[in-house]
Amino acid sequence: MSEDTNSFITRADALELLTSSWNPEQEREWVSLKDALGRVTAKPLYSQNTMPVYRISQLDGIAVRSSDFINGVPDTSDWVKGVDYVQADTGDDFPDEFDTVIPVEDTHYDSDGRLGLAKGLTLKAGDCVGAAGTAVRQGDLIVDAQVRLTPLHLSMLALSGIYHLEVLRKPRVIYIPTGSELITAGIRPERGQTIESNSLMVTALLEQWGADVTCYPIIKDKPEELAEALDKALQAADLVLINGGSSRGAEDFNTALLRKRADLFRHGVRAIPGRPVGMAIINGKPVINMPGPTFATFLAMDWCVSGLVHHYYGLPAPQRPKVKVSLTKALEKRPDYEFYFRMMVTGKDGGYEATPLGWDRNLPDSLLKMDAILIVPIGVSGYQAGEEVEVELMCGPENL
Ligand SMILES: Nc1nc2c(c(=O)[nH]1)N[C@H]1C(S)=C(S)[C@@H](COP(=O)(O)OP(=O)(O)OC[C@H]3O[C@@H](n4cnc5c(N)ncnc54)[C@H](O)[C@@H]3O)O[C@H]1N2
Ligand code: MOO
Repeated sequence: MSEDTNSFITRADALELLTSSWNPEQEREWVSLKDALGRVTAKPLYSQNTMPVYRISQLDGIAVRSSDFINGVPDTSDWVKGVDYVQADTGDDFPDEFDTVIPVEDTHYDSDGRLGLAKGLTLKAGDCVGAAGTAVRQGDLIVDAQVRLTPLHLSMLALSGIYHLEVLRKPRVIYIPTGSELITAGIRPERGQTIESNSLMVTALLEQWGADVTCYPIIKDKPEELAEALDKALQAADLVLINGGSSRGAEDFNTALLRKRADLFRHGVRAIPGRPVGMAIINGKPVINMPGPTFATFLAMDWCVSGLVHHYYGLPAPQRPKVKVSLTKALEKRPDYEFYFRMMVTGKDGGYEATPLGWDRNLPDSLLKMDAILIVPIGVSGYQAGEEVEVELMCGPENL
């Protein structure tokens, strides 16, 4: 193990090495606004429209002439709708001869429909009227370049008259599941077989980050088939992910393959689980060999692949919210590695307490009950029960 410790690098150093060695070309493409959610803008977008075009009422009410109010509130009992005033509800434009809006709360009508106004009403010209351009003006910057579009961006772009826009092409990621024991999900496993389940998680995460994902069929642990799949993937992808075969088993061929083909190759990070990750740059493209166990794959996706996809876009990788918790149990670890602990978190006395999910739990139990991850850094050998630490939440605090 001491050999591992000396040669394995930290996750931060590994990601820095990969991102500084990868300069992806940012191609652009046009999309229509309805397909633009989550896309990243290629250039700044400016409003084509001025809104309101002329003016609008800011409230539900009636539009009047302010000149009729110079000497106070007039007698309106003989006012005629359409002549002396008009209906002007929120967002309505109204004829030029009126200039001021009185909210409906300050108006009343008698049984004959005659208008009355609140006593003591004061108004000045332009009250409750939104002028041209108060919502947006032609030429206003709506969204800068390299921004991931949210639902609110979409409505502001529509308001601004932008229906087609240039975005960064999604990075093309090819995922290659490897392992002679793997079978496609949907088939009942027999002895010696394992269901290839990681591709669903990997695809979902990549789509969430804005990548275009292609999953290859399962590749058997045969060096020539693995090499062929890698070559094919490198021709089409910006980023290649190989899953499984990253460690020391008799059929773990991927490390040797990447070492042979790579311009830059590192094997292993000082983090558990997930340490035997392989990281290569081949033909200028990152190729990541993620360890096969699901949590190890998830963690490689989380710190490494997320970092790379966001690097492609020039965006910071998203971070999980953190909360302070008090530990219900002591934790021990080796100090020369960073450790990830899966934690259950519950509210207590206005704060939170957290319990590690034991390694003895089965897979769904340990992965799906994980409310938070505790990352214990290199140099620390554990914590006492009752100690306060910071965890990264996997769910919203409303679910704790
Ligand atoms: N003698 C040693 N053995 C192992 C070491 C070590 O240092 N010395 N490291 C262990 C660690 S840590 C990890 S993590 C794993 C890494 O495994 P591999 O990346 O080599 O993956 P495989 O051996 O191919 O598979 C492991 C496990 O994961 C399942 N798997 C693989 N791909 C998928 C997939 N797409 N979907 C679902 N499950 C998958 C596979 O069937 C195996 O059960 O090595 C340890 N061993
Ligand atoms: O790195 Mo492994 O089993 O510790 O996931």
